[in-house]
Formats: sequence, C-alpha cells, structure tokens
Amino acid sequence: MSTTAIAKSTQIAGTQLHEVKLVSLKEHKDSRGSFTEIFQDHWGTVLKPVQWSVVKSEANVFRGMHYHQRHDEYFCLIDGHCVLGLRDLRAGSPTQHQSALFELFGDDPAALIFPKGMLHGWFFHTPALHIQSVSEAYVDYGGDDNWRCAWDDPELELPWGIENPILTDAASNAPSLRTLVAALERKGYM
Ligand SMILES: Cc1cn([C@H]2C[C@H](O)[C@@H](COP(=O)(O)OP(=O)(O)O[C@H]3O[C@H](C)C(=O)[C@H](O)[C@H]3O)O2)c(=O)[nH]c1=O
Repeated sequence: MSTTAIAKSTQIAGTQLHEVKLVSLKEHKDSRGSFTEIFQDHWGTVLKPVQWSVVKSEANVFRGMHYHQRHDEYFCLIDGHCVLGLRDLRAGSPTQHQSALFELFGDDPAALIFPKGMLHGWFFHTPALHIQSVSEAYVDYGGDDNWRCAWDDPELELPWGIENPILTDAASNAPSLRTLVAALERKGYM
C-alpha cells in the first residue's frame, strides 16, 4: 500500500541559534478531526506571550525582514508550506551574526520560538495560515521598535531559493543589513 510520506518541518540551513527553539507539535487525530496543543509555558522557551494573532497569506508572499529590540516571538504554521529565516544580531550572543533557515509544513505542525534581537522573515510557497505571538503588544512596539532590512540582502546568508516575492512597499524599500546594523549601533543596541 503506498503511503505518502509527510514532509518534515525542520531547520534546513545555517546554525543552531542560541535560545531559538523549534518545537514539534503532536496532532491527536480521531474520527472527528484532530487536537493539537500549540504552546506550553513548561517548554521553557524565551516567550512570555502578551498578544496572539492569526495571519493569512497568499502564495508567494514574503513578510519581513523585521527586527525588534524588546520582544520575543512565536510562529506556528497551521496550513500551507513556508520557509522562515532568522539572523542573530544580539550583542554578546554566542551565535551573533549567524543565520538559520527553517522549512515548515502545516501537515507536520511545529512552533518556532525566538528571542528579541533576531532578524526574522517568512515566505509562503502556498496560501497559508499561521499563528503568531509576541511578548509586547503591537500597540506598544509598532511605533518605535519595528525595524526592517531588505529580505534578499546576500549578507543575511539566508538561501531562500525564491525570486520576486509579493512585498509591501515598506518591505520593497527596506534598507540593507549594513544600514540597519549601523542604525542599531547608533541606538546602542549592538
Ligand atoms: C503585526 C500587527 C499588524 N497589525 C495590522 C497592521 C497592518 O494593517 C496589518 C499588517 O501588518 P504588517 O504589514 O506589519 O504585517 P507583517 O508584514 O506580517 O509584519 C508583522 O509580523 C512580522 C513578523 C513582524 O515582525 C512585524 O513586527 C509585524 O508588523 O495588520 C495589527 O493590527 N496588529 C499586529 O500585531
């Protein structure tokens, strides 16, 4: 009997970044459907959630690259197929200036939890639904702690394997990684 192997949500490039955790989730299926726990405080991750959001994306959409000095984040793909890139900018981190790329599938649910000071962005190969959480509310960080850089800057060292994604104007006009780092250094963040 042929069985279609489920694609695995996993890290596909880069290094194991300090304090970043990919938690594989257990989907409990029965004749009615399934039940999946998506977050537990006892996992011991950096996240103390303050806000949860549901995000729908069309195929070929790229969201990011974003950077926050003050809050940690959570990402869990519920439906679809995406790649998620991180780059550690944190002063003093053992993995500063290192990157990691993850490939996530809704059929193999997993939660990616990463600390403040981590550049992040995600690309959706298919129409997708994901859950996102942050440790500071958007109303508090959106105005002064929502930094950006260009998603395709080669100095990010993220082998996205994509071309011409759908971007917002802000994402299309985001500065280079070097320009962002210089701005963060001027703020004393790095
Ligand atoms: C983030 C956020 C957005 N919005 C509104 C603001 C816009 O009208 C719309 C889309 O927001 P935005 O273009 O910022 O969404 P993303 O490009 O996915 O970016 C967001 O998610 C990435 C990962 C980030 O790290 C950003 O900080 C965060 O802005 O939703 C809200 O009402 N509440 C929110 O918490």
